Amino acid sequence: MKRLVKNNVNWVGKVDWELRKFHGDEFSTNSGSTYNSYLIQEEKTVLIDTVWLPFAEEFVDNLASEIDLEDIDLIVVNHGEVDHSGALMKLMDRIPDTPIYCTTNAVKSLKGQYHRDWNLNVVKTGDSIDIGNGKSLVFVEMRMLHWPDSMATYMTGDNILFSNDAFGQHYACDSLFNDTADQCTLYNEAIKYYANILTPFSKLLKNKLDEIIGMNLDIDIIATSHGVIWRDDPMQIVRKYMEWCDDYSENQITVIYDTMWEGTKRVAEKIVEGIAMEDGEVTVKLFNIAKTDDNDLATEIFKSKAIAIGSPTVSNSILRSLVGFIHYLKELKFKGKKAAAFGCYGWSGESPKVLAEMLNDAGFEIVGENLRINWNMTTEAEAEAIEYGRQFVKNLGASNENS
Ligand SMILES: Cc1cc2nc3c(=O)[nH]c(=O)nc-3n(C[C@H](O)[C@H](O)[C@H](O)COP(=O)(O)O)c2cc1C
Repeated sequence: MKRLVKNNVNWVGKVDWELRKFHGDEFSTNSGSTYNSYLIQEEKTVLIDTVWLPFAEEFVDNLASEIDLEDIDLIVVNHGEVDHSGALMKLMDRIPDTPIYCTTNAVKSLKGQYHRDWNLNVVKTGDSIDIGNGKSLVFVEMRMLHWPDSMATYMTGDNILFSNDAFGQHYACDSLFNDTADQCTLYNEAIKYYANILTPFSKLLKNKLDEIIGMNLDIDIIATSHGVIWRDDPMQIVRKYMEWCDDYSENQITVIYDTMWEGTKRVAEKIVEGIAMEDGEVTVKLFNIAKTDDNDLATEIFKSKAIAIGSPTVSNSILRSLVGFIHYLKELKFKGKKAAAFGCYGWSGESPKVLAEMLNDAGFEIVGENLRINWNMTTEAEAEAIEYGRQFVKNLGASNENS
């Protein structure tokens, strides 16, 4: 069923209420998602993107119930990833000669995935297509945001930016628009999406946002490819992206640990106590990594100015949950964040050193000494852990003054 976006532009996508994992097992989507496709019916009929492969048949059937598929003059593929291009095979079987407009890199990604000889037409930034009624589509390449093939399409007249993955959120919502969605879920899903998908490309994004702002486009609507459409003050999400892409942090410290016999957990709790004692303003959060969603945790780290990570020593090293997680943090390429390492041990006690080396390698600045606690904490060790938390806060201040 098509749903009105504005004038002759309708949403023809799919709301996926049940999606809980995306990119295989990489991204948790606790609020579901949507695959947004848009149908423009001016003098020319244009389809912007499609939906994920499992919904291809449903999508093409729905579209065929709204229009004669032969009436589609052109298809815009803003990004070749299968969640947006997955229905192309089914659709192109019905209308094989319809021209597809995409970037030169999308030609590669589409051919690489589907091995079909479609009528692919390359566009680059600034190219435009007249769609009649005084309106046109203008293309803006968004290379590496988040694939080499990504682009956005701007529709003049209605002033709609079809931004594809940029500004999106994995959020299945009965409402199509940001102003009628649940604001808390919307914000949380938007920042989680940024933290987990776009952080590695923050520098590129900053340049791209400057370029888009420099184009002085009137933007009334930002129609993303996932989640709700930004209709009410659409530039609010652009302003947020400007903040998020600029080595973002809030006044938050996050303490993370894993444990076998809860000793490191108790140390973590004492460190949290010390941090809160030293700084009454800072938000301190504590997570057991074994009981926390990796993507939610990465979002908490995105919001943090500093983190402390703890693991007991196991076989002269650390618990493997933290190895995978710190590897993930390295991939995300966080900038300007500080870290400390701690943990319990029995006889050799390598874990804080291993953690600090891995965190350093992942781009975190290690401040202060590591904290090692032998076996379970004594009363003196508890005081030491509290003092460690206090000192961590002081070290952050000192490190800021030096930098
Ligand atoms: C499988 C296993 C391997 C361990 N390997 C080491 C080790 O190599 N070096 C060390 O100092 N302690 C080692 N320990 C001892 C733990 O580090 C110690 O019991 C610590 O207090 C556990 O902390 P937790 O209560 O946070 O799990 C090991 C313990 C277990 C169960």
